[in-house]
Amino acid sequence: MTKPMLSIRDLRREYDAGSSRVIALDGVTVDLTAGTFTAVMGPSGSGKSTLLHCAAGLDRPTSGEVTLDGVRLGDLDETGLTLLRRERIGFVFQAFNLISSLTAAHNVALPVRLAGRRIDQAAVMAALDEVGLADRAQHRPVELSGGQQQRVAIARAMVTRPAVIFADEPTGALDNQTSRRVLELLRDLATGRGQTIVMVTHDPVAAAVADSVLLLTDGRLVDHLDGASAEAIASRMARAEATC
Ligand SMILES: Nc1ncnc2c1ncn2[C@@H]1O[C@H](COP(=O)(O)OP(=O)(O)OP(=O)(O)O)[C@@H](O)[C@H]1O
Repeated sequence: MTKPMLSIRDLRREYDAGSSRVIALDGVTVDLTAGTFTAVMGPSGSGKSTLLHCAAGLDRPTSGEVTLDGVRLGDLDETGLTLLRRERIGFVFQAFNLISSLTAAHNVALPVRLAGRRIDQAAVMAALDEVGLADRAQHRPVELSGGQQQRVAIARAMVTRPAVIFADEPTGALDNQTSRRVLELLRDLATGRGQTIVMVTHDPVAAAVADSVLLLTDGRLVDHLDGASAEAIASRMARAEATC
């Protein structure tokens, strides 16, 4: 059997909230194979962002284990986690998170610079070309539309060729047509390049582009849908929300 690219074992994350404890994740176990595109869904407060943050080494679980590309995150100190994030993980956020004073090309090159590596201009341009923005390389974010900014963010997440890309509501701020373009790009990264994509979304249409959907409720993984249609996902979500 092939080893999973991302293995999550009995993940639990509790938060102190005054006198009580909030259980954000309550024993989540899942394996994701390399080259797959997975959507994470669930009602508000069900633990989607917490799962993404723990899986990406941005947050430490209370207990349980995450293994990414063969590395046990729990074995790493903060420096080790930072290096792992720089070298093996890409991030795409709803708010794009581009640096406003930098051109598109400089934004894309940023992870390479942060990793202290030589910037390969050809690789930066190839990433921009892949997202259809080669002619916008010298533009700053303010000169780009929301969809174009998100495509720059995807080019930035691709440029180090990370094993796993985590996307938190990447289409949340985009219109339908632009969303479709961004989702197609993520789809191509999984299918064409074998990268593993994990995307949090509230949108069943976006989730239907993924290979499978993980459904969280109250910090628990309650369903795993494979190849479901947007309608099937929407109706499963409605049931999950009704039981909250
Ligand atoms: N830093 C924190 N301190 C205390 N409680 C937290 C903290 N972060 C998250 N929580 C709680 O953990 C639970 C899960 O939160 P999380 O943000 O993972 O949910 P979500 O599914 O991503 O929600 P949404 O769809 O609304 O973004 C919620 O009850 C939330 O209030």
